[in-house]
Amino acid sequence: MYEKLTPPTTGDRVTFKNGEPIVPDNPIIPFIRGDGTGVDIWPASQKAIDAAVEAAYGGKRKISWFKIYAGDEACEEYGTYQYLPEDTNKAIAEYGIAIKGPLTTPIGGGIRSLNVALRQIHDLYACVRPCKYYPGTPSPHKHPEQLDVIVYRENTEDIYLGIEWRAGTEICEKLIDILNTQLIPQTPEHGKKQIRMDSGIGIKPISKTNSQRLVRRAIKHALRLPKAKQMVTLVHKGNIMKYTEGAFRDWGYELATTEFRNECVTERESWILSNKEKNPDLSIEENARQIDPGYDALTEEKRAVVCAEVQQVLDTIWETHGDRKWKEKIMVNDRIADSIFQQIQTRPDEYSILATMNLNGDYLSDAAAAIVGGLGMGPGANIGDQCAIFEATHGTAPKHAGLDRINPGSVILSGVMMLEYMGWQEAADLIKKGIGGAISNREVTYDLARLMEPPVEKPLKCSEFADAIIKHFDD
Ligand SMILES: NC(=O)C1=CN([C@@H]2O[C@H](COP(=O)(O)OP(=O)(O)OC[C@H]3O[C@@H](n4cnc5c(N)ncnc54)[C@H](OP(=O)(O)O)[C@@H]3O)[C@@H](O)[C@H]2O)C=CC1
Ligand SMILES: O=C(O)CCC(=O)C(=O)O
Ligand SMILES: [Mg+2]
Repeated sequence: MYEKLTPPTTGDRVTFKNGEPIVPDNPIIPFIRGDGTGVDIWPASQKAIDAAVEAAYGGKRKISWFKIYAGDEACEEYGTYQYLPEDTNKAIAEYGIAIKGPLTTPIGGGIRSLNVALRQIHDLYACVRPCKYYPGTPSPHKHPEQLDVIVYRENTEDIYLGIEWRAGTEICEKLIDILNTQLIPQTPEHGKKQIRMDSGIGIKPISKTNSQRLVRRAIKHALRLPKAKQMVTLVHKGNIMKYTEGAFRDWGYELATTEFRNECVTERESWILSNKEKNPDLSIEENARQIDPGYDALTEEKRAVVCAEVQQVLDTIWETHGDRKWKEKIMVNDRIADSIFQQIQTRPDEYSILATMNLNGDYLSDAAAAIVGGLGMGPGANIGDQCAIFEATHGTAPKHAGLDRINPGSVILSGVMMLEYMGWQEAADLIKKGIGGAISNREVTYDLARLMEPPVEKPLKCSEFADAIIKHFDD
């Protein structure tokens, strides 16, 4: 059935029901070692995960690891340019849960990202990246403990669909010509705009289906969080990219206020309801003035729109959400992408789940990870309805490859996410305890060592960090 793979002889398959995994006590879990620092990180990660499972379940539960190939290692095994063999995708589809190290993507040409390809092939539409502070972790931020967000990034479309054409190619010039001579002139709002002939062209598709399934998952996640963290922020650059990023925001709100009407309140709705709660006799117009500070400068037509919004909110949800009932609901708001980058630094505790499109989420997850200790502390998961692949936020960090010095924390924490997804919470908790213990005892790799006050003079190796985590299971 496989060309070159041999699955473990012991262990059972994970299956899925209604989008959730059903995990046997001895699941077969495929893993991809990864390129670059993957050679250092994977053995350390596997050791920490296995030790936690053994310590938590004393042999009753055990992972049967199944080595599969992607990236440079796949080319060695399967031949030149076989970066993502059919075997690998078959194994992931068959066994349902996999974990991987980072894979290299060349810049400006060459193969397209294998990481992105895996997400698209297996329809892993939600990239989930928690950014949470471990006490004692050094950070460039004054109050890293105030940040506790989860980036929920759409994982299958946006410019990551990879439909683009190189400048100067025949098809690119043909496309520009059609746009300049036929399509742009037919769209009055584009006026006399023209695209330069020496441009490269990329396509940015943002669909209602994919936007809403991402936001749906984000809201369902928010429902499982403690009350104070039940908030979903739609991140977008919809002021500039109105029909892609702006549409993402609108589709997000539409979903929240239809499918989750009883569970959600939007930020603007909460202002309207709260204004009326403070003053039950408030007129519609005065309420509109209070939610839109620039109200009096608006045209009559725009003022009518705001008044209609106020009226509509009071007519439709006052009964269900008014009288402070909205305070028990999930707050759904939106922020423009550039502003959220400063907001997570200046007002970190005001955010919880950040629902984003693909590119914004890619940028934002690195930035948020930096606040809580850097890319060595940034785990992630790519989740679909039939499959999930766990991987760190960082890449292959090539300058550190093979030196046994890189921080394996992000892949180990991705393993924690995997264990939690499997329902193996006791093992996940042991690793979290071990990481906390190692960090607070200043037993850390170079990246955290250099930031600590005073700096740690002899940082641990990558492999030693795994041992330190295991040692602190018993703290
Ligand atoms: N999902 C994936 O597999 C991803 C793959 N990539 C790919 O990885 C390659 C390299 O990308 P690059 O832009 O250099 O980004 P990387 O994330 O690989 O590394 C950038 C820098 O981040 C720090 N860093 C990364 N990982 C760790 C870690 N585990 N512990 C501590 N610090 C870490 C290092 O900083 P310092 O040297 O200052 O300590 C490193 O030099 C590219 O081909 C890219 O496409 C990128 C992102 C995700
Ligand atoms: O696939 C890659 O090479 C980079 C992807 C990336 O940066 C990410 O998913 O965070
Ligand atoms: Mg990235």
